[in-house]
Amino acid sequence: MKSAVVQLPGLNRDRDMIAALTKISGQAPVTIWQTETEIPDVDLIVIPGGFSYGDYLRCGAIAARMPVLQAIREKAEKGVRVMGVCNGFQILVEAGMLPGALMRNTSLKFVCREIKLEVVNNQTSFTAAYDKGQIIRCPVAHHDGNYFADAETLKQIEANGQVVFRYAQGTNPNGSLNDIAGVINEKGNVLGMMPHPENLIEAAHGGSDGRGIFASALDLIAA
Ligand SMILES: NC(=O)CC[C@H](N)C(=O)O
Repeated sequence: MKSAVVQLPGLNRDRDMIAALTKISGQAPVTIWQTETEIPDVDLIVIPGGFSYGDYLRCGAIAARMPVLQAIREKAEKGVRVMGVCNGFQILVEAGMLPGALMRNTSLKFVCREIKLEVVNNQTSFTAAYDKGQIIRCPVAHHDGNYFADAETLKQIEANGQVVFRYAQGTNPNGSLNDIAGVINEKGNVLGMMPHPENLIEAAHGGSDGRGIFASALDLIAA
């Protein structure tokens, strides 16, 4: 499978994401710049983390209005897999491609530490490598990761299995409703998550619990 990584001014996890995809798939992803309106033919588009456009206005708000996001939306509508990590998640929410909103952490502090994630739904293209209910380690680094959705939306996404990851008990770093750490769209091809699986894929990182997300999204899991 071919993948692409979006690069925008202010993003800073693009190199980590490129390294993770290259190591896991054996093939370097193509990169996509903010002004691009023609996305190359790929199976997976990843929007990495960072501080796009300096987090001005709201995290992800400016990026969501760039031409490249419209092009990504069109690809997603055709079924291409799209994954947003941290700022990438915020961008997908701002673009209306995922439900809810990401607000300031309840601590009002930037939180950078390892948390534990529960794989709530393993029946997705991004989580097939895991068992349902499996607890994995994953680092977080953000100040606006507090997931919010109105009561009706929350009920719907919970009932539809769109809550893919939850912070495991006692590790919610930001006050997210229902401990939500990652959600998927109704169609099942757009995933957003606040934690950074690209930073836990090999022994040099101290573990490889994040690897399964990329292996799943790239269809590298043996059936
Ligand atoms: N690591 C990130 O992607 C950070 C996202 C965003 N700038 C925040 O702090 O919430």
